[in-house]
Amino acid sequence: MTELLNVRNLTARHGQLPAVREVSLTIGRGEVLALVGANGAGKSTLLRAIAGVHPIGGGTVHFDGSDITRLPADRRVAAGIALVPEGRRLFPEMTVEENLRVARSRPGGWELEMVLEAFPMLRQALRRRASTLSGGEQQSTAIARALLTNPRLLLIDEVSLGLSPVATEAVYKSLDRLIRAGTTLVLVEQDLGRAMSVADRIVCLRDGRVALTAHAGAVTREEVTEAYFGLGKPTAVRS
Ligand SMILES: Nc1ncnc2c1ncn2[C@@H]1O[C@H](COP(=O)(O)OP(=O)(O)OP(=O)(O)O)[C@@H](O)[C@H]1O
Repeated sequence: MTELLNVRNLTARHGQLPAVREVSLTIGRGEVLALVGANGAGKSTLLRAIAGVHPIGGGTVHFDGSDITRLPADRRVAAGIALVPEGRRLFPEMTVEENLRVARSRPGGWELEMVLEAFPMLRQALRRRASTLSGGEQQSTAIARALLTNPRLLLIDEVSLGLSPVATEAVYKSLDRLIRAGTTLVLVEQDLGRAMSVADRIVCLRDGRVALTAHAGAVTREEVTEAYFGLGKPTAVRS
């Protein structure tokens, strides 16, 4: 699998607090990577630093072989990195269709009709204002909007947070379609079982550091949980 993203010794701070500490990871083209870890482990900050919306304090980020460490966020979107942030950040007074149409498109396969095929629930909701949407519809709109930028790398923070089980199921059904279409994905997912079933690889952060990286099929839920909470095991790296 050829490498799409290479993060080396990345550090990112909130004021004096180092939220991400010397994190190194790689993501291959077409790979699905789940980023897990307890509250405050640094998952959101890491995604935001990769997307260029949080300053990088040290280390490097290479995307498709180019050094993008100092590239501003808009140029990273243009290069093909899209972030679906925690909280989704839709325009509440605009309709779903308007929210989708604000995405500036890179040339590529995803246009509105294809996105609606991947997210069928949005077809009925196109004329509704975003403020009236359910959590699942909001998350689908936010992911659909990111897709319309035709990303080569899609970063989704807290996929299922605040969603009902039915809505979570629907969003993951759509994500399955994206995965089958070859989209490279990084997901932050608090539901460990879900993360392990959808991802090729799991990276667990603890206190801003990588506590475990493993192929999803080569690690047990118990091992990930131990890394998650730091239950006495040294840092594990498996691939
Ligand atoms: N805006 C902020 N100002 C100050 N500190 C922050 C801010 N956002 C996050 N932090 C701190 O940075 C660390 C990492 O937070 P981050 O949100 O990246 O973790 P997370 O793994 O995504 O957790 P969560 O699941 O709670 O979002 C935590 O200690 C958190 O308290």
